[in-house]
Amino acid sequence: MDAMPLMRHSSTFLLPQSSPSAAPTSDGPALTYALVVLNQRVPRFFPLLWKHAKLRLCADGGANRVYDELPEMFPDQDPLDVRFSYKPDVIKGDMDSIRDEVKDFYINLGVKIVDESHDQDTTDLHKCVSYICDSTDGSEKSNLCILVAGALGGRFDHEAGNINVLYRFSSIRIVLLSDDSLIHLLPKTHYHEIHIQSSVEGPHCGLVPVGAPSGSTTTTGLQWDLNDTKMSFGGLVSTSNIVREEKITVHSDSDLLWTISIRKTT
Ligand SMILES: Nc1ncnc2c1ncn2[C@@H]1O[C@H](COP(=O)(O)OP(=O)(O)OP(=O)(O)O)[C@@H](O)[C@H]1O
Ligand SMILES: Cc1ncc(C[n+]2csc(CCO)c2C)c(N)n1
Repeated sequence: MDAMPLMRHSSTFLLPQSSPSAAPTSDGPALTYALVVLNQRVPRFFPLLWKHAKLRLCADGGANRVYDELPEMFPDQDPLDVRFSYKPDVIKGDMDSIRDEVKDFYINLGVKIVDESHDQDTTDLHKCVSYICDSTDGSEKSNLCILVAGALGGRFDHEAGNINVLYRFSSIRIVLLSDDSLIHLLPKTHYHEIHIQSSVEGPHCGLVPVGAPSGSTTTTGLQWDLNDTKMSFGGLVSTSNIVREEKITVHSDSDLLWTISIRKTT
């Protein structure tokens, strides 16, 4: 149990890049971020996520959101200038939601469009995550972190599909985001340290055994810590918990979802 490798997590992508705490520290590794924009209202801190990302993808109708909502976020600027500055690298999906005018606009800007309308068995988010993994070298995958904007709230079938992507790519760091909260997977292969960025996240949090029950989970740093505790749907799941310390530790025999609230001031 003690030989288990440590995985550190820290939501520094919610801080401005110039912020000292956004730089790599003992809080967590220096990560390379990719961003996937889904077809839901973009979060208010979207420009921050965009700046952190080295690769930016829109999942099908996510392109409509960048096209429509970014100019609304910067009402004092010319909409065209805003669209030029927020030009995605790739638009990928089954292309049944992107509007023709939006598709044509980005084709003219040279954006790569990957039409996978033949695949009706995987979601547009899944298709985008596959693209990012395929374009990342094996040695760089451990430093990759995929931020997913617009993944929570909205239609529950889509939310469940988005959570399933965390499990299907369980060796890749993926963070699902909305305006209100974030979710990521804590794989059972690791012992976890979560460094709380208390200026932008918390205090509400949860540990949820979505994929399978947990026979034993132990935590430190929470108001209601678990101590060799069983969790399952139909039994206990840790929701409405509160972070009490700057560092949370989690040790579990099952994959767990970690979720934490995002502060309104972000
Ligand atoms: N209401 C929502 N809540 C959560 N995620 C969403 C929602 N709507 C879309 N998404 C995410 O954005 C991605 C792209 O959305 P888009 O509307 O283009 O998908 P779609 O497959 O055409 O959806 P539909 O099931 O409506 O045909 C989806 O794969 C999903 O991950
Ligand atoms: C059992 C099963 N349930 C639902 C779908 C439908 N579906 C799942 S992902 C997707 C693509 C959405 O862009 C669609 C249409 C399926 N294929 N198989």
